[in-house]
Amino acid sequence: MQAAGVSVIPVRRLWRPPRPDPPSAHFRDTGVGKSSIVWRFVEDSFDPNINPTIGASFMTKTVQYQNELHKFLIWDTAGQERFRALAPMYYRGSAAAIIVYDITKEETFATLKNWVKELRQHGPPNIVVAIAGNKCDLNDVREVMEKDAKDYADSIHAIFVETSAKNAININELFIEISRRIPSTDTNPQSSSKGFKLRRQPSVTKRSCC
Ligand SMILES: Nc1nc2c(ncn2[C@@H]2O[C@H](COP(=O)(O)OP(=O)(O)OP(=O)(O)O)[C@@H](O)[C@H]2O)c(=O)[nH]1
Repeated sequence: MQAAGVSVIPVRRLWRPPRPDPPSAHFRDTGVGKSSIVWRFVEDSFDPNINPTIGASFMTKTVQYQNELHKFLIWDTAGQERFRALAPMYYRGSAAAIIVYDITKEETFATLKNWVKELRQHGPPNIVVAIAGNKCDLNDVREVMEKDAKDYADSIHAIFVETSAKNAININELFIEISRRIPSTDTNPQSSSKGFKLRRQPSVTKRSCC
């Protein structure tokens, strides 16, 4: 007798644990605090156990700037190398990009310079670039000097602040400065909102970090 209609297929695992990223000298910016900055800005909260971003996440926040309402459409991109190729999808068409490094990790500052180069080559021509040196609450283990980062930011006409998402230092100031630098595109006086996605001129007014 013959068994009919039975086929044996290999059982495939539907889930496997994520493999660690291969080391990359070019883009090493996972864990610098991008999501934490966005959470602090949008929700005014901080999660010490926040998960790494997968792909990208999207959040919005509307703020009053002078007599206008500015709506921030924020794409929080993943820092892991395996998601790097997705970044252009988010910075293309953006009015501003915040590039975040961790003041306690020198290599993240090197990565930042690679992002600046990439934005210059492939990003929108007038994109406002802001550099955030995050985790300034960890001043004792700092590896990047504030002056070096500020001098670099000035040399490329970028906004510069040291931030702490954990202690809510300079987060709102960062976004306010971005608001200030983006020219209003709205010519209709009845509707005064403008939006831009995340991912140049006088220095930002800021609270001292640490
Ligand atoms: N001390 C301190 N820790 C922070 C700060 N911001 C973020 N962290 C911590 O740093 C870790 C990484 O934060 P995330 O916000 O996930 O970093 P990310 O850059 O979005 O990481 P990816 O999603 O992997 O790209 C978490 O443990 C946070 O709690 C900060 O200002 N100070």
